[in-house]
Amino acid sequence: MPTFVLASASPARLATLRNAGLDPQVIVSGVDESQVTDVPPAELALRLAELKCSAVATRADVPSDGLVLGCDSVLELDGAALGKPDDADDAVRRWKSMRGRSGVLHTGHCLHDRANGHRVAATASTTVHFADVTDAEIAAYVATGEPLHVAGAFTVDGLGGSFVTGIEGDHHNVVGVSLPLLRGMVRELGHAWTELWTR
Ligand SMILES: Nc1nc2c(ncn2[C@@H]2O[C@H](COP(=O)(O)OP(=O)(O)OP(=O)(O)O)[C@@H](O)[C@H]2O)c(=O)[nH]1
Repeated sequence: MPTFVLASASPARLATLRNAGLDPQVIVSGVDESQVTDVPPAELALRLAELKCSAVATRADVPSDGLVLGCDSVLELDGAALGKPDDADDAVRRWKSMRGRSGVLHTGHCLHDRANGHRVAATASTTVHFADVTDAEIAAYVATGEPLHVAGAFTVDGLGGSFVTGIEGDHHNVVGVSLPLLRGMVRELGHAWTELWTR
């Protein structure tokens, strides 16, 4: 069974992968995400996922049998790629702009097989519909701090879940990693998905 390495600091990605039966080793990439500019949102997510994956996959401390996963999530709204809000004021502005509307959460995925250098990369996209929340709800939500730490300033599985009226596409992709897409990528690299299960 290959060692699964998550090249991400995201607690949500780690929890999602653990709940799905994997036991990832976490090695944070530390990639400066500002280095990629002027590309469409879905391409930005993919490019950043590839940079994060590469930054970890080439490290000497990665097991020789490691399957290394890099990810990046952005919310596309009005053609712009929205990552984490700059600050509380930015989060309030974002919510006043996106309430009652829809956006697309793109998560780029890049999986590198250390054993042979093969890699696959793909983006999954999930349409997210937002409730027409009130100013008071926005203020209360931002005051919790949750929206400041996540792409798009919302979560679908946390406090923000009550402000998401529906999605089209993969749920976990919104959280930060698409499990069906990852299964396909693992298989494309010649491994059985269930061989990664640790229980
Ligand atoms: N729990 C939860 N987290 C979300 C949701 N949407 C986005 N996120 C998180 O928002 C963060 C998006 O920022 P990224 O740059 O992709 O990842 P990061 O957390 O900075 O970690 P790195 O991969 O090390 O860059 C990730 O941690 C996602 O898991 C959601 O609906 N639920």
